[in-house]
Amino acid sequence: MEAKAYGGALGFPSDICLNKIGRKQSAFATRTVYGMKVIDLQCRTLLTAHKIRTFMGLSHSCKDHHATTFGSSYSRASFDEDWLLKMKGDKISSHLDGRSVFLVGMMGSGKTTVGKILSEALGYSFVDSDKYVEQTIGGTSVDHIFSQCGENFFRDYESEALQKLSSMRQQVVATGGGAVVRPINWEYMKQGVTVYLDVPLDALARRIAAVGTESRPLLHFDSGDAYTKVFVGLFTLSKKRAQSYASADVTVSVLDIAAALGVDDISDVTPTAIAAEVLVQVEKYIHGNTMSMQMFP
Ligand SMILES: Nc1ncnc2c1ncn2[C@@H]1O[C@H](COP(=O)(O)OP(=O)(O)O)[C@@H](O)[C@H]1O
Ligand SMILES: O=C(O)C1=C[C@@H](OP(=O)(O)O)[C@@H](O)[C@H](O)C1
Repeated sequence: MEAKAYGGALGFPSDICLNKIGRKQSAFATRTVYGMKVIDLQCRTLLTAHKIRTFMGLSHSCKDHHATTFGSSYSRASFDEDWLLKMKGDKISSHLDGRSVFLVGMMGSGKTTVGKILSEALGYSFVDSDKYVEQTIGGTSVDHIFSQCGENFFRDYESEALQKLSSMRQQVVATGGGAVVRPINWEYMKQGVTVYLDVPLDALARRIAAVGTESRPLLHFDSGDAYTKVFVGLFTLSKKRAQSYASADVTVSVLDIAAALGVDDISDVTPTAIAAEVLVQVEKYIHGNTMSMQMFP
């Protein structure tokens, strides 16, 4: 396949590639192109690509796609990840037979970020259910809907959105974090495969505190320590929702991915690695279902 077909990182500026592979930018910010830090980064990146390949169960050798010389560019390894993901995505896509994928999980768990990557890998469209609701209500933001009309009003539109989206095929849907609380929504989402992104609250609080809570009305706060307030808000919500998230067909745990990749800090687990694990788990789920259908015809 040609490089452009993957929508990959070839030709992207190196900083974007760094973002894509999710390394901590600060650690590599002051680098010289042919210096040691570049070599260190590329070694780590190739290692990660190798681990992801093993992790995804891809036996195909993609030696030719690896950077053959260190210090040439960052984009190769990132391209490698994209390429592996696309390979796996093509395979799973044929097994999914058009069924959509619904991502559920707490606010900030990466449903939108991972969902976009996943949709590219599967050759599916990406839909954010919050955006869908906003468009239905004439472009009004979720935050505005909550403050002007209340949460129930939003939830009604959210259910309507999920009902509509469940009748469509070949879509990766990033749902809102609270979509799981209404049982009727599960009936809609179960038309496809549901995937729970399980991310520790501490990481969620750090992510949300970093970007602010403007677009997340259930976590609004006026002043004080952003991290603590977000953490407490998330903790309360997650206790109420834990059982609902457990209803998903597939759970993808970022802690498990970190352990499998041998990284200590879960902020080193990239959205691409998470998307890869989603594909692996969805494949297992489909395979399991096919096996039980064969066993109990
Ligand atoms: N694997 C990840 N590692 C680090 N940051 C992430 C990761 N996934 C998402 N983020 C960041 O977390 C924030 C929330 O992600 P988002 O995809 O919008 O979550 P959700 O759609 O579940 O609310 C964004 O700023 C995003 O860039
Ligand atoms: O958890 C929730 O109840 C909500 C999550 C938000 O979506 P994200 O999970 O995409 O942030 C959005 O639907 C709304 O603010 C309510």
